[in-house]
Amino acid sequence: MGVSGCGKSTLGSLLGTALDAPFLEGDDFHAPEAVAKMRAGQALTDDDRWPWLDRIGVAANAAITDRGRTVIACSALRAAYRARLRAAMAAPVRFILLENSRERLLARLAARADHYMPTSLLDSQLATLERPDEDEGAMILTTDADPCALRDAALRWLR
Ligand SMILES: Nc1ncnc2c1ncn2[C@@H]1O[C@H](COP(=O)(O)OP(=O)(O)OP(=O)(O)O)[C@@H](O)[C@H]1O
Ligand SMILES: O=C(O)[C@H](O)[C@@H](O)[C@H](O)[C@H](O)CO
Repeated sequence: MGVSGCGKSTLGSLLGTALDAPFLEGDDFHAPEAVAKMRAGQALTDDDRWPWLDRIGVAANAAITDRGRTVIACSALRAAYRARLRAAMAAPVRFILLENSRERLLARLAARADHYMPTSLLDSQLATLERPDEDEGAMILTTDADPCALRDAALRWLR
């Protein structure tokens, strides 16, 4: 979880491979209208996000039924979104928040050519983010380290 460009897809796909778990890319579950909105520089609202989170929950449950576990890259910016995901899944859910400085996130988003998410939406993502509190028991990683080092830290924490 975390704002656009924080490194969710990069770490998520590495973790999926390491855990032999299906990797679900949250971006793939947005409605076409939601992608068009973001492409046009408009931030999503709760109304855009609830059905998207529910689709992710359904897919995650199917993967859990099939393979026992799954790794999901999903912004899950607000505590209520994470509660929705937890409620949808018939298995314990662990969240890893990925974060970095605004400057580094902007640089990474700007360097990424083939993505619908404009850098102009980063500030709205940062404003919407509710960092998990103690009760959520999330791991928090800064994505300055090499992705494989982050993967190994996450695996140690998960185990
Ligand atoms: N640990 C890292 N070190 C260096 N670069 C990284 C790291 N993690 C991710 N990146 C780079 O930062 C950019 C954004 O990463 P990534 O696409 O994984 O983020 P994301 O959170 O999935 O973004 P979005 O939510 O917008 O899809 C990519 O170009 C990626 O290669
Ligand atoms: O909740 C949201 O606003 C969205 O999921 C965004 O975070 C983007 O889809 C994602 O980051 C891809 O850039």
